[in-house]
Amino acid sequence: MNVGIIGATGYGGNELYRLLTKHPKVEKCILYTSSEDGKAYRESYPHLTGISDEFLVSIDSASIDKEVDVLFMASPPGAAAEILPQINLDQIKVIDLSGDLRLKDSALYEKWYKRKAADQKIVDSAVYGLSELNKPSIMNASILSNPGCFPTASILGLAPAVSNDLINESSIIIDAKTGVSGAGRKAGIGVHYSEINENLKIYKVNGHQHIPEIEQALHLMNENISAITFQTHLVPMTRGIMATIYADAKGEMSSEELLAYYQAFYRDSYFVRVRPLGEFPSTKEVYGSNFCDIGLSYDERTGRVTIVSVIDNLMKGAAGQAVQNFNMMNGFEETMGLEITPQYP
Ligand SMILES: NC(=O)C1=CN([C@@H]2O[C@H](COP(=O)(O)OP(=O)(O)OC[C@H]3O[C@@H](n4cnc5c(N)ncnc54)[C@H](OP(=O)(O)O)[C@@H]3O)[C@@H](O)[C@H]2O)C=CC1
Ligand SMILES: CC(=O)N[C@@H](CCC(=O)OP(=O)(O)O)C(=O)O
Repeated sequence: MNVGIIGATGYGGNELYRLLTKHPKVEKCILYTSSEDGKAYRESYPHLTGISDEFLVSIDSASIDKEVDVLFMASPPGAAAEILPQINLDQIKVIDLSGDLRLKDSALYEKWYKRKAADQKIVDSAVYGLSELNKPSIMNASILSNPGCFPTASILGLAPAVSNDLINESSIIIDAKTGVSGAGRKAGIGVHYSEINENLKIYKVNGHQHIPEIEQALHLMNENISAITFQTHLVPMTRGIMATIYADAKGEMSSEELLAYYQAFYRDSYFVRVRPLGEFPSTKEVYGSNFCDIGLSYDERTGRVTIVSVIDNLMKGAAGQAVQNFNMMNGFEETMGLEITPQYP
């Protein structure tokens, strides 16, 4: 199978390259660029010396359908909206890692992303690729919208509680932290070493573009869910997301009972590891892997549950989940090319 990556020079694209060039079903990986046509890929990433002999090629929308079977788009918001209408989408499958195709309501996209929404027909045909929750649709998808990094950690952390009606719908608070690679490779004042090192920053308070994505997914599981509180913090580390989730339990509850719901919900999900009671995952325990690890507790004093969900933002939060979806869309084993032990310490 031939695959292509738009945005290969970015962090998400480079992680896709790492996974796809070792994938047993991938024969050729074409690396597209919007700005560096003809450059050796190794020049962008010297750690690939002796590994990569590919050159970047410019994006020619008219010929992509003849070059690849599956196109991965690891480009900034707006690129998929612009490029996809120019491609013959009957001939190839597409997996977009940006937020362009995630929100079904275009008005919501335009409000939160502050840019024009993609063609509604393409948005409507895109399947939301939270791998563990949407398997039948993903298996039949031709255009797949890969979830955001924070939504992946948050929705997986909440799904068993929300779908089993265990928590008060208006009480959900998600307190999330991320490593700096979540902001991509481009330079900027917000990711400057002196701004990040020995610092902890809250950002996009009550305005993060992932809020409507999380609400959309939770609402589909429980229509009483409308608004959630979701805050994001930048942590001086390279990879990793931790979402610490708080909500009021609906009735009588115990940590043992809560755990049993989570274990049952994820019984067949290789990439979601529910921890035993008393054990909470840290970001390093999933570093470089496609796992989402979840720890939980019920506090009898307050009647609240605490759920901790961690992922590697570039893996389960981006490229890893994209490959998991690629596997399902093409009838391969879901874990193919992804059975990677987390790098520790
Ligand atoms: N980093 C993360 O943890 C996550 C990222 N995402 C999403 O994945 C996408 C990629 O993110 P990330 O890799 O971090 O970003 P980067 O900024 O690291 O890379 C994006 C790449 O997109 C290419 N690009 C820029 N403009 C355009 C354009 N107009 N058309 C096509 N390609 C373009 C650039 O490559 P070139 O100049 O060679 O074309 C660039 O290297 C984003 O939409 C991001 O929101 C989602 C989940 C997690
Ligand atoms: C650290 C950092 O800046 N992270 C980014 C991650 C979002 C992202 O990747 O963008 P999508 O909307 O396409 O998912 C942020 O919080 O906006």
